[in-house]
Amino acid sequence: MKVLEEVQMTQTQHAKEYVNQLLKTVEDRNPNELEFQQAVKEVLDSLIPVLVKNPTYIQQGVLERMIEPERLITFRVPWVDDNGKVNVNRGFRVQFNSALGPYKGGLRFHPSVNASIVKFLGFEQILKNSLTGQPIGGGKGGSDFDPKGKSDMEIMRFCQSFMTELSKHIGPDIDVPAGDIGVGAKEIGYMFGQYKKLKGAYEAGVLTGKGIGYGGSLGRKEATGYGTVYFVEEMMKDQGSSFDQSTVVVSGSGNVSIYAMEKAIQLGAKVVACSDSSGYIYDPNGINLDTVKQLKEVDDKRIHEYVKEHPDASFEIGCSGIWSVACDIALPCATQNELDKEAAEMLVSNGVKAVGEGANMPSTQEAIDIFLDNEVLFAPAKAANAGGVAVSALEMAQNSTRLAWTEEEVDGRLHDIMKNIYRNSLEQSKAYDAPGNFVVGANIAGFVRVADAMIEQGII
Ligand SMILES: NC(=O)C1=CN([C@@H]2O[C@H](COP(=O)(O)OP(=O)(O)OC[C@H]3O[C@@H](n4cnc5c(N)ncnc54)[C@H](O)[C@@H]3O)[C@@H](O)[C@H]2O)C=CC1
Ligand SMILES: O=C(O)CCC(=O)C(=O)O
Repeated sequence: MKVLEEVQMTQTQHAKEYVNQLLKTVEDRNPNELEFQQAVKEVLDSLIPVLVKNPTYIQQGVLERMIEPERLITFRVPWVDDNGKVNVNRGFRVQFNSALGPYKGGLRFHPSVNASIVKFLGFEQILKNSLTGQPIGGGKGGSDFDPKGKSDMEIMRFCQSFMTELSKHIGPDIDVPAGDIGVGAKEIGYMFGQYKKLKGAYEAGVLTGKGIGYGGSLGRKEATGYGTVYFVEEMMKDQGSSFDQSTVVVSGSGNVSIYAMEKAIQLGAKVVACSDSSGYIYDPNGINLDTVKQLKEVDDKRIHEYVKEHPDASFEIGCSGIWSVACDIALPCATQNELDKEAAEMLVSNGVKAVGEGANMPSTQEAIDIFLDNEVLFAPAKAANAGGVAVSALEMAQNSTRLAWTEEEVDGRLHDIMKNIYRNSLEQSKAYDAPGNFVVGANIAGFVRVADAMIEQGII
């Protein structure tokens, strides 16, 4: 017995050293790419027990290959603004891993976009897409273009220029982009139009998140937010609780936030706060979602306008203050690293029971540790927000069969996919001695499917 324990300890030590060496390589090869380093570290640390159990993954160099993108494309995006001035932005597409299918992942238009941001998002996308069980590889892209304050015509000219270059690298069986921060149905429409014109062919499955009238899927707009709530609902059900009568705080007020709020409200919760990059609103009567939708989906206005129509509500400048609002369930749905150690401590001291990440990597590692140490149910982004890309893959399926499913059909499939992700992550967390730790469970469940496919396809 003692000998066996000693052997296991040596193997664990060996795997830890191997992972530390890989992390050092990631730092050396990608200096200053802090978000990418953070995303890789979280995954690699949680994979140590899998490496101990399956040394083939080390022998086959699976991790060395997985942390290096198959391709990173960077390009110039020139466009002319309404004053006739020439502007130049930078475009990116990272085609990270194609073991499971065509590269798949969104495009982000935000001034903060750089190689580190697209690589962290692309790396996470590999494992997230694997978790859905669908045939999609991992990719991501975007530009440092800021759509805020731009006219429709400026956005159109930018999207056309962006697609003129991107079109050389994508296709329904190659790489299928979609939306993310700053990219919604409008931008996807402009990019789709340009792709069609350049190719002279109607390849509906080249982009997802399209308008419903020309190949988009019912339920895609709602999918990420609904999916996040479905995952948290499963976690809570297992603990004998639910959204019903719960108080919920949701950061952001974009696509993911709005539909997370909608589903939480449908399940009987009271959502009391949401935000945008200027600050947050608190409404003790429960957020009126129609007002938020009008402000954000129609009028393109700032969130503080909400209090004009709802005098009991208040607005506070600054985003991080939202985590001081007491709640049972917190859903960070805005952006990366928006929830830090102090925010996590505040949530815990106010009695939070569950946290579900609608955004990508919204919690810092310190914040995650605080949630886990305090037995807060924690749904990590890769698992909790996989519903968006899952319905994108359903959109691809509809496009290739030239069929359009009903909203009920799509939502039913989304619900099943989220339940499966929950079950698989839970099972893996148990199999690797970390029951209920969904960070470990989701990383392992996502990794094993990609790793096995990579081994079966040879060293490429
Ligand atoms: N759209 C999708 O289907 C998916 C999106 N995600 C992730 O969800 C997050 C949100 O994306 P979307 O809703 O699509 O973008 P969006 O552009 O529709 O909305 C982003 C929202 O976050 C707000 N925001 C930005 N920085 C903020 C900050 N520091 N504090 C508070 N609010 C802030 C913006 O004002 C806006 O309301 C991102 O992390 C994205 O990568 C993840 C999976 C799928
Ligand atoms: O729908 C997609 O393809 C991409 C969704 C996405 O970007 C994400 O899951 O972060």
